[in-house]
Amino acid sequence: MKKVTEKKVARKVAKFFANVSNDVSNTFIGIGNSSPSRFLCLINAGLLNGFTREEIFDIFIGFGEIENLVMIERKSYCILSFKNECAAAESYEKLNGSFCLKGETKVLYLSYLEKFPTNMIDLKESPKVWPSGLKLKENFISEEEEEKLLDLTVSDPQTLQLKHRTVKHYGFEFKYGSNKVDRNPLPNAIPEEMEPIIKKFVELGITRPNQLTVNHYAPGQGIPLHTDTHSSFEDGIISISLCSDIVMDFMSNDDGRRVSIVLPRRSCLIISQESRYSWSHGITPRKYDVTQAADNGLTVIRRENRTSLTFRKVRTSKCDCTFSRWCDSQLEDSADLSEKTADNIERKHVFHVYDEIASHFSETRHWLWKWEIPYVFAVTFQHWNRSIKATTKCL
Ligand SMILES: O=C(O)CCC(=O)C(=O)O
Ligand SMILES: [Fe+2]
Repeated sequence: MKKVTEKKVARKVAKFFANVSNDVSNTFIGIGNSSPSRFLCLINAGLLNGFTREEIFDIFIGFGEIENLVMIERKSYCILSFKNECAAAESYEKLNGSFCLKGETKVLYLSYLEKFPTNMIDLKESPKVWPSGLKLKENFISEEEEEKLLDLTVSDPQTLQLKHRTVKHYGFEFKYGSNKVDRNPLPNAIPEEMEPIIKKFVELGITRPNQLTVNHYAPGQGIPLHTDTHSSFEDGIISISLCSDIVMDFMSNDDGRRVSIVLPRRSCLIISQESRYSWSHGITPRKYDVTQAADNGLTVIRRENRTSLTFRKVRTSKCDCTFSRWCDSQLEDSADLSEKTADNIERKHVFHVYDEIASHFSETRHWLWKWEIPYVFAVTFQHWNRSIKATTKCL
């Protein structure tokens, strides 16, 4: 254990206190070592810097019974309470300024709290309603099937390197420039060995696919929010996750409502109806995802290399879904094309884009941006609107 001087500990704690005073008002006490209590703030170990609940429990469990641990999304600190004060005092004495965190380059800093800041519990996200038509089948494939599927898709010379991931198409190629499927069949169809897996989801009522896109994501990579082009694919899109859990984000194209869903490794996601036609889906590029732990608190899951198999059926006729406002087949046909397209494209690509950018900015920058970005982007994008009308979001 590396011991940092008391002066340095006090400096760190004071600096932290100044930064988070909005979150916790005047509940921090005992800067230095003065007023012990049962409540501890772990100043530099939280969800934002990648600590899991298990890691925090592991550090403190040896000192006594833990009563509560609150980990807050987008915060690099967390708050822990012991059942009794002795346990808190002992852990404070042993760990503060001396316990080496991951990689032994940083030490843990602690501060006592006067009371448990109950308002923090409210920062937990309440469960959200999934868009209709979205279903998740966990353990859809076995570990052996996962391995076979991987063998069928890895090290293929025809893999395409995109900015944030690599892709490979079977059956038909999806052209990311135009966001449309190329209707000339590829020489490589979906491998026959995948038939047992395809049979499983066809039995669930999904249209038999004739197109497969394999995406490989390294930790930190993702896919921008998008709606799979209506005119290119039928309803019922399947995504099978291999090798890693991941969080997929969904956003309503109509009102920007958001839902994030954990896709466990070996699960099968069915995106149909409303979730397919009028919501966007995407994966935020990051190395770990915040999610709910078994005890209902928040924790993080670290991403591994993930391969996903997206099965789709290429459309042979125009899309006639009931979500015409988002349907390129129907918008192209409609007489008031320019008006409607401009409106919808502006809503999707302008307002929701700046909304999205704003949330990313506020995750990594904790000041000013949160309120300024939407305004700045609204003004700027309105000027750009004319040229944006002709563009679609490129994957
Ligand atoms: O990786 C995934 O699960 C989704 C991929 C996807 O949405 C797509 O290729 O259109
Ligand atoms: Fe997609």
